[in-house]
Amino acid sequence: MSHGWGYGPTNGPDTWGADFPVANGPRQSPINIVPKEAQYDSSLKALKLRYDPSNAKGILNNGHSFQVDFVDDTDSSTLTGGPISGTYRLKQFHFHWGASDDRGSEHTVNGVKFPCELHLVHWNTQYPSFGEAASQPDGLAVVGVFLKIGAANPRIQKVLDALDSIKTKGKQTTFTNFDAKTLLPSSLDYWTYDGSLTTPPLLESVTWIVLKEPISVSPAQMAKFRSLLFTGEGEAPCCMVDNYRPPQPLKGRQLRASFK
Ligand SMILES: CNS(=O)(=O)c1c(F)c(F)c(SCCO)c(F)c1F
Ligand SMILES: [Zn+2]
Repeated sequence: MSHGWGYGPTNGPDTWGADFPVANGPRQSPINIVPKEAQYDSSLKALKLRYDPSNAKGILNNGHSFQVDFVDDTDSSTLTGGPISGTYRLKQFHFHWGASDDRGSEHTVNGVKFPCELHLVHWNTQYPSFGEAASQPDGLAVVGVFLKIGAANPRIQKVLDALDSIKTKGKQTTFTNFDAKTLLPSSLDYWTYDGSLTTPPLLESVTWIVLKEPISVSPAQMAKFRSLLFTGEGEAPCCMVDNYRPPQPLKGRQLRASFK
């Protein structure tokens, strides 16, 4: 029986193309961001993120990362402006991280890896559902935020405190009254490009919006991320670390910047 995709030596990113041929497509993510090669675009609008804390509903260990899920049946938590047109609803956020502080982010900047990267996933309400939107070229918009080692970040602590309850694959618990906007840095300057999901099915449906300014995370907080397991209860434990896809070929795509 073929085992599912993952990040190990036998099911990691280099093997995904066998089951998901789009892995070698023209607009795959992540990418290495080279700021000097980004084109400043004065027509890019400011990001407008309006999140309602009461939309937070749960936190889940999905066996690849953990995600905080939001109620998305109304336009109460949305992304507008920026490079997108129309209204995109917040569906969930999750992270990617490394086994040590020298790696973990999916996007890199001038080849530099950050220890962690946050993804806030939104879907285009032009389509009837997330699932429908995920198969459309303009269906999703993911805001990426780098985390760099520094002072403990009080704004991620509530998320980290919930991880003890979802240590193993499939575990979930309620997670309410959380304002995802508090996870954002003070500057909303961003790079943007057309890309994909960074996990199978690697659908080429994501407008990427990667913020220039990182937020901080302490070494102790990084240890909390690394306390999770890829594996389910009762299985031989495998630490949830290095759950990132490496940068993919740009293949002629344009990278734009909202700032000079
Ligand atoms: C951007 N990061 S990603 O590709 O890893 C990613 C992810 F992990 C998700 F879980 C979801 S939502 C799937 C249904 O919940 C998503 F849209 C993504 F783009
Ligand atoms: Zn992600």
